[in-house]
Amino acid sequence: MTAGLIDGKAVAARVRAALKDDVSAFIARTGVQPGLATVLVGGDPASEVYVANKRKSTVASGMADLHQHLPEDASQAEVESLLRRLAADPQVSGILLQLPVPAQLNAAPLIDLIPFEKDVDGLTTLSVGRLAQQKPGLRPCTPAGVIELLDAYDVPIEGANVVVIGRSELVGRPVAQLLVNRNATVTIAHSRTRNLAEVCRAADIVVAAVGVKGLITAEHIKPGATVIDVGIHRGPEGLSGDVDFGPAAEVAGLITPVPGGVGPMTIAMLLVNTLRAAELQYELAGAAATA
Ligand SMILES: Nc1nc(=O)c2c([nH]1)NC[C@@H]1CN(c3ccc(C(=O)N[C@@H](CCC(=O)O)C(=O)O)cc3)C=[N+]21
Repeated sequence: MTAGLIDGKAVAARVRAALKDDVSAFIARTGVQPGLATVLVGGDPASEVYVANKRKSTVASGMADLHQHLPEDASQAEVESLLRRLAADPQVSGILLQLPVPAQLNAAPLIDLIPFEKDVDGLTTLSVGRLAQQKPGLRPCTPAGVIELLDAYDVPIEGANVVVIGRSELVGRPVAQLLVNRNATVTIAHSRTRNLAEVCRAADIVVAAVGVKGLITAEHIKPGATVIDVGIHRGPEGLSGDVDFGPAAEVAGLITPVPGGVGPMTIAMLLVNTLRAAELQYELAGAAATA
């Protein structure tokens, strides 16, 4: 391998250490402890693991774990009423509805019950619109983590040619927008893109968020380019990403591993968003009191 490794675990640890101090300072200044309500419906094993990690990290950062669990067969009305209660609860700074939800539920209207100042996933219609309009707001965690990783390794974004592979609401679209806002020239590629390898080979930065194991390999990478792998797949040989790591690392200049790349950053940025949400609510409450 010739590429340098982007160590997401190390960057996430630094972000979390700084956050812990910021949380203490916020509590000292306001008397308010930020709290995160993760909402898990049912018992999907992968979701159980993710949510357990999020809860543990929340507590380690000095914030309150306000986790809520509903049964697998919960109705739309039951989840709605829980989300309305959390939306109104001043102890709750951030609300995260763990995805995917069971098949009987319609996720989009549930997500939109989360007020934008508690939307730590940045997935509500209002948060998505505020990102599109470049208004302040909470940004989706994985895309924010990708930007943080590029900055941590001094990868220039302004003027760079970036190819994002994947157009999902959770990752592809928002990461493309964050990159455009940083003055990158961004191409969004997807399953209908012609000559994907050729398109990718024009990129200084490739962000693989397509959900196909090992799709991106050496022929997609310009020598020296930076490769960010957002994919996560569980196979017999353990975790792997959308990038065929060995061959790609022979060509790339910098590359994220899976695990230990983008994943830990997603959780770190969720915690950062939870503190930002608490700050935002504190400011909004102060503004309302003096109005
Ligand atoms: N509302 C919502 N928001 C999410 O942000 C969200 C979600 N639903 N549903 C599922 C996906 C997936 N996701 C990950 C978080 C951390 C790791 C992570 O920490 N990965 C470790 C490995 C952890 C392991 O061993 O499984 C790593 O890559 O090093 C991965 C994936 C957040 N998601």
